[in-house]
Amino acid sequence: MDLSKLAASIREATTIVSSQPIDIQQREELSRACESLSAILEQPRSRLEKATHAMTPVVAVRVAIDMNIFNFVHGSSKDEFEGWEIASQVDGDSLLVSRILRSLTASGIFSVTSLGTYKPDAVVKDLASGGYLESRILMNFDVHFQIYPKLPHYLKQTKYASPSNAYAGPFQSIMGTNKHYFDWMESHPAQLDAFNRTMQAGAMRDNSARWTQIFPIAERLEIFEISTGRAKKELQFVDVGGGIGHEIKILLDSFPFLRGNFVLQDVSSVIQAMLPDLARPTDIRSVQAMGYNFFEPQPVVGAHIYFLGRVLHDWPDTQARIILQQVRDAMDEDSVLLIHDRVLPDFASNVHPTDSIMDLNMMILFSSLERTEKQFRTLLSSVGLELVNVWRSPTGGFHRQAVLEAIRRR
Ligand SMILES: C[S@@+](CC[C@H](N)C(=O)[O-])C[C@H]1O[C@@H](n2cnc3c(N)ncnc32)[C@H](O)[C@@H]1O
Repeated sequence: MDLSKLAASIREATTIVSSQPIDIQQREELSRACESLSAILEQPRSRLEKATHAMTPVVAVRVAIDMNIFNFVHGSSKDEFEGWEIASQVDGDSLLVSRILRSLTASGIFSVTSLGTYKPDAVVKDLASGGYLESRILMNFDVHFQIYPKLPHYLKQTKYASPSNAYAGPFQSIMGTNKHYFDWMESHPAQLDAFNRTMQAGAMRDNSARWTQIFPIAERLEIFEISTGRAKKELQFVDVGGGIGHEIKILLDSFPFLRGNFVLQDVSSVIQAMLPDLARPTDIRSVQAMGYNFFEPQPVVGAHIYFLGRVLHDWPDTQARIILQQVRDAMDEDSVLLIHDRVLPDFASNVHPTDSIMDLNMMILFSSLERTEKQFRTLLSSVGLELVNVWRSPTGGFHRQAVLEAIRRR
């Protein structure tokens, strides 16, 4: 193949893609293709070299958040700004503002027009107060970026044993606390808020990773659908550790004719922030917010579906077993447990960078891990649960998000 022609076609593709609207699915498909190509072209050396500088642009974004650059630009009705105009409206002297704007431009957050004005990308909405990226960046700066630089020293001290104590691991040692991350957040409300918003956005943003698109809901829940006229029964659905209710919302938005009771369980400080539109009952369904500690006996017995979304990866096996035991004890022969988590390959294989990053994030925060299918099977089996299906995204999925379906062992 003529590689110069291929390069010309790729350049042409860039022009085409930038001049026409593309939907989320197409964007993802194209991104995956480009990622595979650049993974081959980019040598590990240059990728690592780039990674050593990865912090710098994010620091500039954090500074810009604090200087109110995104709030100003997002709150304005204009779509282009002179540099002096931004400098006059935000915190900071004009030289610093221009240096930060240069970095933001290099990151693609602004582009500079032929007239020399700054044109913000739509992403400023996510970086302004209350935005998804703002919450993620605040969360990372206040926790992850505090821990990671000290992790090599911590692991050396612990003789390179993979952390497995939920209450005495890298988080506690490096952050100087004896609290579990979730308990620590209760006395750090800004962190708790950033965490909840990040979880919500993570669940709602990535279409391919939504559990409702991985598990065959329409087929399984047809008998509870009012629109098919078959809703003889009411669905009993329990979302254990469901955060502020975003997973239930995804389910109800995708299947508005489901008849049933939906129970949202989480610790009380989180439940209090339940998404307001869930609280309004309709003719066919109600959502109940329930403060509940998932290490205690499950109060809702015999529900059709128990759902654990991104909960088990927060806990090492000892605690994960207790959480599962509580669900198992509440299940009857018709109950199904759905676990939505990343499920890594059993054997060494090419791993998506996000999956490996998340695995290490689980280690530093919780002394836990992202599990392989085999590790899940063993874990479930150890508490009398049988893994009957592993559902994966039909589009191949950007990450290795899956829905594991388990029943009580007969
Ligand atoms: C990673 S978040 C997942 C939230 C949601 N299920 C999702 O998929 O986005 C884990 C949730 O577990 C909750 N949690 C932690 N400890 C808990 C406990 N002991 N009992 C109940 N919920 C708990 C946290 O408050 C948090 O909302």
